[in-house]
Amino acid sequence: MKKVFIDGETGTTGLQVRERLIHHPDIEVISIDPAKKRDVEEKRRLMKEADVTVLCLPDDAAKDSVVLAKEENCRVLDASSVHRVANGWVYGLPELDVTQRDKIKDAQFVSNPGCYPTGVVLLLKPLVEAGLLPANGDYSINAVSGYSGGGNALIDRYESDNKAPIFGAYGLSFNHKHLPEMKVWAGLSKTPIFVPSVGNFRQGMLTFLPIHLKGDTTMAQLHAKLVEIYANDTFVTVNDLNLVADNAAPFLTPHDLENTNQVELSVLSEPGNQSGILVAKLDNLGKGASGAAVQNLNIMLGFAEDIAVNLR
Ligand SMILES: NC(=O)C1=CN([C@@H]2O[C@H](COP(=O)(O)OP(=O)(O)OC[C@H]3O[C@@H](n4cnc5c(N)ncnc54)[C@H](OP(=O)(O)O)[C@@H]3O)[C@@H](O)[C@H]2O)C=CC1
Ligand SMILES: CC(=O)N[C@@H](CCC(=O)OP(=O)(O)O)C(=O)O
Repeated sequence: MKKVFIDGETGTTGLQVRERLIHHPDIEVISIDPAKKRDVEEKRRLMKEADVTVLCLPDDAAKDSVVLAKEENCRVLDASSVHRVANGWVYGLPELDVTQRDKIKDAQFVSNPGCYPTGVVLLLKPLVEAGLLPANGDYSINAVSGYSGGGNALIDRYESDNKAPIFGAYGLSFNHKHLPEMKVWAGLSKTPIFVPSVGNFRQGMLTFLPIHLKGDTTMAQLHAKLVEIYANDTFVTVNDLNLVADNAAPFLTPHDLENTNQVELSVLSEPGNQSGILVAKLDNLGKGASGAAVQNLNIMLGFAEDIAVNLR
């Protein structure tokens, strides 16, 4: 039995990691006394006892816990956004390429990806790498997330005071914290324009990437490459070209993947096959946070990567 300490166990991400691990046959969660959840020496003790510590903390608190982990030479999986492009950290997106799982398995420090970058990187990286899309292209990304993406503060706003907007775009000063991560791991030379938004639903996410092709490349080729790349991945599926697979069709909604660790990619082409959109659908708390965290824990600890990654 391996031991995992979740620092930030009572937060949105931490609770969902815990709920998943309760059903894990080979992992025992070691919990901090809630009255001591900010007690540094108690954290140190639990980190030393654990095989891996998962940080489900705000960014500044995550930095503090990493100082402790370094002092005690402990293994860490960080769900915050602090270390996603940092030296000495492995990016915890196992589907990034064929070498990534081994890197995660051997790493002391793994950074769990952000919810929006997960979709963007899975869509763009293989297409840029194959030369089907330009690395120096001008990309625009529009996305909508369930309000749980904003953690307890936004959940409270949506679920208790009734004053939250049904839909609202944000990130409008164009410096969202996910931009460096998207640029680095998708292999882009220019920072994309990114307009995230939040809607009045708890979980789910859609990310849209409009594409205008030049030369002979077609949307069908982009689709074929994504099908080839993810053919053997359990958690990434690619819909048939131009299929809007959703219970609410003809609408494409952020729903149907709640509480799973799945990502669904779509390529929707206009009739000329020269432009269209790439779309990623996922649960911001599933493959966008806690499901991905459990997948990474499984890899770090040498278990099959699909154990306990879903909540249903
Ligand atoms: N929600 C999401 O969809 C995603 C979140 N993340 C990341 O996960 C991390 C956690 O986010 P989220 O779960 O949404 O946030 P929440 O605000 O829901 O939870 C944060 C938790 O951390 C606790 N906390 C704060 N400071 C400390 C500390 N010094 N020591 C111990 N516990 C502390 C908070 O306790 P208290 O309430 O008492 O302050 C709270 O329980 C963030 O870095 C976020 O960026 C990543 C991907 C997606
Ligand atoms: C709706 C909402 O507020 N979403 C969060 C992102 C959630 C996420 O991916 O978390 P990280 O903070 O770990 O990157 C945001 O845009 O900041």
